Amino acid sequence: MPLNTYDNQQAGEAPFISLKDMQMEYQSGSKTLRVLENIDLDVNTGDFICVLGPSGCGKTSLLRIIAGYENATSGEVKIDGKKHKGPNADIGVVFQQANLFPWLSVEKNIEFGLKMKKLPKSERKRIIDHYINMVGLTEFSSLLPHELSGGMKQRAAIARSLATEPKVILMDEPFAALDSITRQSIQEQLRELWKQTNKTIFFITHDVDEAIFLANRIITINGSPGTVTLDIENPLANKIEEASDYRDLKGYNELRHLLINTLKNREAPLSQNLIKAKIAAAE
Ligand SMILES: Nc1ncnc2c1ncn2[C@@H]1O[C@H](COP(=O)(O)OP(=O)(O)OP(=O)(O)O)[C@@H](O)[C@H]1O
Repeated sequence: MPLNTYDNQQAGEAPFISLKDMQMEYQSGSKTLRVLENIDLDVNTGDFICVLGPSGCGKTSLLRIIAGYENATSGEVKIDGKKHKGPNADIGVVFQQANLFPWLSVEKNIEFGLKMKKLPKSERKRIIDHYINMVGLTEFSSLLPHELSGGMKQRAAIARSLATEPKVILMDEPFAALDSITRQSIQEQLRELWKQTNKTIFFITHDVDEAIFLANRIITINGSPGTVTLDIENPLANKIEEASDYRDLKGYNELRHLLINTLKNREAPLSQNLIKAKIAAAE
């Protein structure tokens, strides 16, 4: 039985994304593969949710449903209170590979979505300059994607996604291909950017530490078919300053063990209060 311990009422407004008793099945020839079941999930404006789960549990399927690329087999999927009908400008997506247009410079890549929105040139320039500066690529704006490092490409992809001002950004293991130093630096930048913009971010990762550093709310998905097994506020969210220092924080080991044990199905999910008490007891 899935347990959602996160208190959705605390945000005080209707969730921007709402999934109720959602199921997802794929057809392969005569076979039906059920990949997600009993998914109840509300994403509130300003949440930075990290989704953890073993390979194949349905994380990307869930993201693709929220993005509007796939239709759930049953259940309810609402975006901003309305039935989800397909991809829309309120939802931006960043994948593991940056997927920049290889023939366009960084600024032209960012401009692409703004042209689609039919914004005038002066407005496009203002927005491009703002987001290129935010991700620290001002000096590199005229370079083509193949002239950028992996981290720079991902920052350009994030800027491109932010520039169209989606209300939610969905990120599917966006830093998985980066080396650890670049990854740490880009994690810090994303966290800072979230604080500055108060964007809603839904971020898939395999990395427990990445989730603890980035999220204000952590969700685990387990099993086959996958279902939500834990949905908690990150008790360390406001205590972390830099990506390098949080492993020394009191309560970190307890939280990490709780998440890993839940992912391995070794520990029954705990209530939010019990989790807080457990972390507090370690301090
Ligand atoms: N379009 C599809 N058609 C048929 N089966 C699919 C399709 N997409 C995904 N699947 C299957 O659904 C299951 C869940 O896949 P999904 O990519 O959602 O998992 P995941 O948790 O994101 O995995 P990973 O962490 O390895 O990326 C897998 O068994 C996969 O083979």
